[in-house]
Amino acid sequence: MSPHAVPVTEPESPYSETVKYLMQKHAITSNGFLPAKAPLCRLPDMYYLPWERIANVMPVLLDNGTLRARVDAMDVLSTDRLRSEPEWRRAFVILSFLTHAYVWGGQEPAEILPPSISVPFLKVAKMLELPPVLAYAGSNLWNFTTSGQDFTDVDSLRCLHTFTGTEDESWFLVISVAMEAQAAVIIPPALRALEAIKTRDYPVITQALAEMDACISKVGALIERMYERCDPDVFYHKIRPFLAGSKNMEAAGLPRGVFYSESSADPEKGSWRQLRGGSNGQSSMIQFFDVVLGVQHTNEGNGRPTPAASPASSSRSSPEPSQPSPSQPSFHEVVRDYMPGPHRRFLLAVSQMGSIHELALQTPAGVTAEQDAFRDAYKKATQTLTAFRNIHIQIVTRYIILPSRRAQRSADGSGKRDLASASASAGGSSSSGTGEAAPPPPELTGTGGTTLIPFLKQARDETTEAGNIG
Ligand code: HEM
Repeated sequence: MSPHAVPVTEPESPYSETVKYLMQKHAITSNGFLPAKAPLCRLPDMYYLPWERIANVMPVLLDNGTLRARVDAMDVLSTDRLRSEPEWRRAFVILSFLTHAYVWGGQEPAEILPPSISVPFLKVAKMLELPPVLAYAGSNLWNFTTSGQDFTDVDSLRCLHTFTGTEDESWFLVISVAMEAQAAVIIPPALRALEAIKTRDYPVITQALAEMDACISKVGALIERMYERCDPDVFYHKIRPFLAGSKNMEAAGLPRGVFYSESSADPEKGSWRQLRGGSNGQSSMIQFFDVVLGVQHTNEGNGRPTPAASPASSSRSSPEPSQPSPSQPSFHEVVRDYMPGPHRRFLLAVSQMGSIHELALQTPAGVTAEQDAFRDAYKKATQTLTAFRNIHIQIVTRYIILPSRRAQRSADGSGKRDLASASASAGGSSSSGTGEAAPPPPELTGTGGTTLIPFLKQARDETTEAGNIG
């Protein structure tokens, strides 16, 4: 069995062997893309106490400005004592939080990661098939605990690690956890529906689409709860700067990205990396909805040529120049590399099972009641996913666009630069997308490196487009 595979727990599953196999093979649990059990709260081996100690007081160390010194003084620990998948995941959570705290936890960003972080982090990330950065898996999927059993119950969830120690940040992160858990129920019926394409079993597909429709509505209701305990200004000014990556961060002070040393004996040995920051856009759940409904995304995210997001050089002093490439993969394709390997492969496998969208296009209206019910269910599910994306756009407006305007208006001179928003403006115009007369801010990008509203609107319109089956 793959080290990633977590058995699906329901013994009396009504689903086919193929469905069960697909889920088990790709580490899909009864909680969907979340683990079957709540993640480890600490590494059992006391050897890792130095990591645990810093991670557990990270907000204090960031607040009093001592985090970098503490990390610099830390030994380079081996990964040899990590024993199980949950332990590797916990190590990923700790090291990814330490990385972002180290890079962004000062008046200026740190360009060079100390070996105490980078050496083990490169190994852990490789093991989990993730880039060495705070990917969604590290900030959300594996970074929570609960006082209950039900991961959809957001009130009983709490985040294990935050940068700020605020309730706002914990809420921001656990809302996604509850959404992921909520979406878990749809995975087996959706796979069954894809299997049913071959036999044109319309009732099975229609039923799954109706369940998916209800599921997306519930997921949408959860994301709307963001407002309850996450204040937009706290998010924009305190939380978001720590989520930033190292790609397109020239203006923020990372022209070459971040240098990851590969050796404690020779800290000069390593590479510059330009990686995307943490983004809920890396969630496999929403892409699962897209794949099942056949929504195609084409926008690369930033509307301008992007430098290669890969390791660049073997020495600190000579980073390879970024080469704009004529055609770039879409944001949705690129962020698959920021998903755990088994989840990425699951989405690929699902996309190869057949297309409900194609079936909907081929199914004529007004011939049989079954076919009409199927077409209606398909349209309705895509409309609900469109509605979800509209809710998300409103959230992005309230949590990023409006606070950025307020900050601009007050042009405060309060000292601390908003590093996450200080992205490169090469060739870019304002992307606030609200059409108001306020002077455009410098190009505003998401922590995942996109031009926000135009990008999100296109993703929404592509969802609507899928539902236009005539
Ligand atoms: C305060 C809350 C949130 C803010 C400010 C926010 C912001 C953003 C931004 C700026 C993007 C553009 C991509 C990037 O550059 O990162 C994005 C994309 C995305 N976000 Fe969020 N997000 C929030 C919550 C969520 C949650 C809870 C989810 C659910 C898991 C989510 C799912 C997505 C998805 C799937 C995309 C990709 C675009 C798409 O497929 O429509 N977001 N988000």
